[in-house]
Amino acid sequence: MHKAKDVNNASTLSKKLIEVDLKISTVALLLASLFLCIYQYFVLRSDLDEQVQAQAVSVASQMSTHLAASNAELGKSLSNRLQPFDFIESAEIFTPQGKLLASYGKTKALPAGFKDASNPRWHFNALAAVQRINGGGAQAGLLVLHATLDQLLIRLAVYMCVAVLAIAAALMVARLIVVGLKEELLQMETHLQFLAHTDAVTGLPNRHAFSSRLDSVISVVSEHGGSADLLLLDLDNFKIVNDTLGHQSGDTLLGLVAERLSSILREGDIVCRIGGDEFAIILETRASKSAGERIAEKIVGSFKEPFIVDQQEIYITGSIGISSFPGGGIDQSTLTRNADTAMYKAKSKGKNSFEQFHPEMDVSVKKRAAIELSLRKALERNELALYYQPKVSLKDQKVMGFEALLRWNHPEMGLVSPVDFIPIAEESGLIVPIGSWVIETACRQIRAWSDAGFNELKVAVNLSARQTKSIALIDDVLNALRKSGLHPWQLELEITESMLMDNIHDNMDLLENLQAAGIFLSIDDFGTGYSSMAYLKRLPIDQLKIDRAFIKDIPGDGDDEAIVSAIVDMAHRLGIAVVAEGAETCEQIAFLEAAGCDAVQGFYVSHPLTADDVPQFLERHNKALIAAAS
Ligand SMILES: Nc1nc2c(ncn2[C@@H]2O[C@H](COP(=O)(O)O[C@H]3[C@@H](O)[C@H](n4cnc5c(=O)[nH]c(N)nc54)O[C@@H]3COP(=O)(O)O)[C@@H](O)[C@H]2O)c(=O)[nH]1
Repeated sequence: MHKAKDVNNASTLSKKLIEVDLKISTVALLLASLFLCIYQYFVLRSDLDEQVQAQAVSVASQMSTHLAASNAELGKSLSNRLQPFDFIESAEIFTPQGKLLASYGKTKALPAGFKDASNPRWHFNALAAVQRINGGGAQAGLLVLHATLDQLLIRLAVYMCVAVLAIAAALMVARLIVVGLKEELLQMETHLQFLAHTDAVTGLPNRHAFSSRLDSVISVVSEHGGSADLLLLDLDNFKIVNDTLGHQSGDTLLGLVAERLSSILREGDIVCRIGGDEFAIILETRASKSAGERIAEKIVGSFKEPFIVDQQEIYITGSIGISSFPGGGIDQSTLTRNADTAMYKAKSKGKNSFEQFHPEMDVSVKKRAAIELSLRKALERNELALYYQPKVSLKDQKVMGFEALLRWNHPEMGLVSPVDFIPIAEESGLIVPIGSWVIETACRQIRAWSDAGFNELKVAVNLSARQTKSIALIDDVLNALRKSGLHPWQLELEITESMLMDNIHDNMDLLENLQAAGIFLSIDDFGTGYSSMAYLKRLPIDQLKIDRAFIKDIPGDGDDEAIVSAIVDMAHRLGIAVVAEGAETCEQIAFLEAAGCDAVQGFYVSHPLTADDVPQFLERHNKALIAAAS
């Protein structure tokens, strides 16, 4: 509606401008023609004046011989002499004393008196020439010729008419050309306006249009009351669709998402695509109660249905942040920022959901943004470090290897726990370069300890969800092994049970590829992620790590004891080794040993150690083993 009105206004304005242009041109051309006419008048008048003066000289010299004749004779010869000249209107011959001797006139008008004739005044349409007639060496008379400029004025009038007609014709043609060009220009402008405000992939208004739509909704609601909601929807893991199916299919999916959103919304609601996989929905209601959450719920629910792209069913989810006017911000940028904050919150809570903005969200987002900023520089500044926590075999008490645990030595915050920064690294994608640094550093470190005489050690590295989806992971792993010269079995990769089950099909392929390369594979935090027993049988897994939650209350908690014993039994039947995490007491160790658990990791054996402390720990541990054996 607004757009059509704008286009009409632009068209009317453009027509008015053409009219004004043409009027100015007409006046300018008419003035120019008028000036030319005036100039022409003076040039022609001057020519005529010269002719009349010449005639006066010539006639005066002829008349000097006729002065002696009678006045009638004199008049006749004057008339004979002047008749052929159209422009001579009349003439008089006076004595030097002013007595009229003879006259000539085309009309019957009375001849001019001596005073007027001998001293002619300037007239627009007439001019006069006064010439002495000499006789016998003295002035014998005075000849006055009167010329008319009527012919000249008629020519000028015709010239002016032709000029005006030519100007009118030229202006008509110019008008037609200009109007045509302006129409074409207007159409082009309208099309450009459309392109500038429309997203080419979905046909929805784009980010540019979104800003002006949100602004106008804010001003309408401010003026007339009611409320408005801004919903920012970000598709979850859309990048994976692009990476796996290609950008063409990604674009098709975006188009289908746009259609689905439009079908959920009422007329008057606005949906825009404001970024790669980001959509904005503006809802304006007359009621004071916000409609945002209801619509967000509908949108999240609608994603349960698959999208058909290239005859394939694609499931995608979205995370939505809602900010409402006026509570969630009174201007466009605050509303958008707050909706973004809420959307981010929905993502961090596990995606596929929505959150309404609350002011408390702002603080945690600022803290998070600051961490992300300095985490970006942490790798370059050498602020990341690995700690190593030993895993000990329960069969012979030997150290089998270490789990590499990441730490961040922040210049101001001190030692930052991975719990605080891994989720941020994961969300921002920084986990991919950081994870590859962890794999490379851990392999290099184990190689260094092997070279120092501590043979047959394994190093376990935790994988994050984002890493498992990165196509660079296998290359990173193989490069780290090649560079360090480590045997593949010396590298253990841990993937949590919940991460594994989240994307079981893709992860199954990944694990098969890693196992084919000879890498040792563990399921971390086992027992917390609802593994399907059917999958467990098929998974290419070497080891389960029982989650600390089941260890902390044993012995004593009958349920946990039963669960731990059952996990160990089941894993062994499937040919999978079992490690217990978080063993802190010798009673726990005794129970786990009796239950047949293969290995333990936990504070009872050691807290995570710096790389420098590991050789000393290994020497101490080996000595204790020898002492116990002897
Ligand atoms: N993707 C990556 N994740 C990583 C990496 N490094 C660590 N992590 C993950 O961060 C989580 C927290 O790790 P952290 O603070 O290092 O805690 C580990 C141990 O210190 C702790 N632990 C070990 N023994 C005990 C114990 O006896 N009691 C007790 N209360 N805590 C103990 O457990 C953490 C190791 O857990 P897990 O990985 O499940 O074996 C954690 O989830 C790490 O996985 C990394 O490089 N990449």
